[in-house]
Amino acid sequence: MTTPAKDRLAALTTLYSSNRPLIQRALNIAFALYVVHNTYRSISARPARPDADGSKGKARATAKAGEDGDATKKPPRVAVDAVFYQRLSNILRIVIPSIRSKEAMLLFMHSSLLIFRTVISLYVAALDGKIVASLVRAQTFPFLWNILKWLLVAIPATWTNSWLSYVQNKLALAYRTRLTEEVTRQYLGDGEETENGGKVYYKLANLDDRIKNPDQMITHDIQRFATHLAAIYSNLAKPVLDVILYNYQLSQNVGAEGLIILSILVQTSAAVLRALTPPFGAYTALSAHLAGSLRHTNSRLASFAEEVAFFGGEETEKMLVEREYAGLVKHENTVLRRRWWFGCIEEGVVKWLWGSFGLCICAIPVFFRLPGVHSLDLGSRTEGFVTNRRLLLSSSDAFGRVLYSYKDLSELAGYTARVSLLLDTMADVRKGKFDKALVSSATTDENAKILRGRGQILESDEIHFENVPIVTPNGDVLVKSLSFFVKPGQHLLIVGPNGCGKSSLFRILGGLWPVYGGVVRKPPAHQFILIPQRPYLSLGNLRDQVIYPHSKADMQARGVSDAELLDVLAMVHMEHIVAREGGWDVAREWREALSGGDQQKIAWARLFYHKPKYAVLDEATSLVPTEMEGMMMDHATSLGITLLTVSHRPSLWKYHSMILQYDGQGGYVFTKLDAEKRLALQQEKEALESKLLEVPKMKARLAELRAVAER
Ligand SMILES: Nc1ncnc2c1ncn2[C@@H]1O[C@H](COP(=O)(O)OP(=O)(O)OP(=O)(O)O)[C@@H](O)[C@H]1O
Repeated sequence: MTTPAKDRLAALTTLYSSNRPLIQRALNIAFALYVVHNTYRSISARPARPDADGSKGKARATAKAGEDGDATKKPPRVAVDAVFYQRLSNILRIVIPSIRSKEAMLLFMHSSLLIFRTVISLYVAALDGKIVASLVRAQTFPFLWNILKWLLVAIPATWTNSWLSYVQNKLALAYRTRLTEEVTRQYLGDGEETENGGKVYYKLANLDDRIKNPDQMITHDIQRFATHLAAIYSNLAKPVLDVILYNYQLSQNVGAEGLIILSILVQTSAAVLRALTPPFGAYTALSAHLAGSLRHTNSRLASFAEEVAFFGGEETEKMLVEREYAGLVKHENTVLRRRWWFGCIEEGVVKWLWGSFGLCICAIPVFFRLPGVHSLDLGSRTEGFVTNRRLLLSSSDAFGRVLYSYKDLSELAGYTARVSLLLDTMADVRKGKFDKALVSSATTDENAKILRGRGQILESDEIHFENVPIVTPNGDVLVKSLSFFVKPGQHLLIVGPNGCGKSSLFRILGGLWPVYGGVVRKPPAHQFILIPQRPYLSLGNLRDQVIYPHSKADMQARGVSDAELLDVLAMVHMEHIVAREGGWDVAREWREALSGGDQQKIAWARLFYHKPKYAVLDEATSLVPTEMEGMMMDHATSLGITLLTVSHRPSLWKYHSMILQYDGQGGYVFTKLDAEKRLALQQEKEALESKLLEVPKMKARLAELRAVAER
């Protein structure tokens, strides 16, 4: 090197030494900004790449219709991208409704505890160094004094750790509660009777294909989401804070220059690691989806156990359960394999490679004379080494966690996608927007026109349908335009072949299916009661079955006593079951405890208790004796209940004054019902039919007789 060059270098070194405190500060600030920026970049929205999760489209599909419809359909696209942040911010508005909410307070408490814990860790790192230095220097009193400090600091340290996990779990529970409340409110309604917006639990299952297992989403997925959300805060905020504080402290000891070099090396390897990270978010969403399908298949089997048992359908059911399980296990195995190799690479880089970088950093003050730092004795060097090493370990652990947080974030993205699919679908359903696979006939011009239309629903004392099409949820137009009316006191009989749309009419009347055209005039839904062939029996005691959906308090508010309820049961000859089952307050699985006929009678007792304006009877007497049926119809009439009856039994005709008869081809007749005349015609028809059956036999006999006569 030439002399002027040497001089220039010497001048530069002197300038650097004299300005080093300033340079150090600048480097420290730059480092802190860099960490924050880098963390922001790693968690901030990425544009959705065509294959953002790297799974070659395997677990991906747009968050459109039909994704959850069956196991072969794909769950919504999952990546830590703008869509995820949009979804998360929508859910955050639900779980942290305001800055003064309990959740915000818990979050504040959590943050304070996290900072406090880092401060304690810094103190412990320094104390550790001092203890070892006093050991190396063989100083008894400082050693004992430092040990005492060590024991004292353990008190706030353990206290903080316990508090942290307590507050984090409380936060998860609070998030879960908020979300569950919101979802339940939307799912089961908020008490107001909205004709179009309510009954989401029905519409989700029947009118929309997107969600197959809301039960799993409401229970399992919300819980996992809440736990991940509560954890992500400490997994992200705390390590970022730690990296900054530990590194600041470290830069004081070893100089910011070494730290910057270390950061460059660490960042490069971290970028490689991140590029190799498998799409854990998509895996989580797919796992939840497959677990939901398996659960659904099992719960169906439990619900239809009797039917399956009578058919001997065990093999088929086993095949279905095994198929779902095999799909789940295959996916879990793939995830396990990927976690395994990723775990190896991750530990190799984070623990071993970064560990060696760290040791080199710790060696800087030992092997190099830092400008402005005096040469140190053995004790001070040991103290520095122990403190720096502890700080480095904590810092690399914190940095590792920032890196892992991407994995946590991906998993959170998976649960966020599930929860928002539930919320979005419910919101759509409440607005009357459904996503369902339509039958092919739905695309024909005439049917498509009907499906695009919307009818009117008006409140009235009587039921009046004017030109209302009967359309199934999958777009099958059963009747193009139906008109009929039911006046109070004029019972209506509805007949027709199977699948022609008799029950569908009630679904429109009950506000379950949309009205695609015309005008429906009807009383509000609470003035109807439906008795289907297999009535609904709720969870609860015997009284609850009779008064459903009332509670005991509602019953008392109505001024009805248990003795009066017994009279209601006596009307259907069921009073003996109160004693038989052990009283009104005994709870059972009533579907199993009562026979089919008894279940129908309980449903009739429920009708007599509620005394609604209208009752919809859908084969409601199919399992009770004919004489009982007549008595129940008469009693209903005497209570002023107007009946809309679907029944194949001619014995019921005489109780009705009007008839709506479907022909099964989309046509119908609505007219007065003259039961006697109709019965006489029916009998004549049956007599002729049985005579016609005899004709072939008579012809054969005639042929025989002719043959004999000709011999
Ligand atoms: N949730 C649903 N989604 C799609 N289609 C449905 C749904 N419920 C009923 N359907 C269809 O609507 C049509 C009419 O059904 P509906 O229950 O009204 O028949 P029905 O006349 O009462 O017959 P049955 O006498 O056999 O009870 C059937 O083809 C049925 O498959």
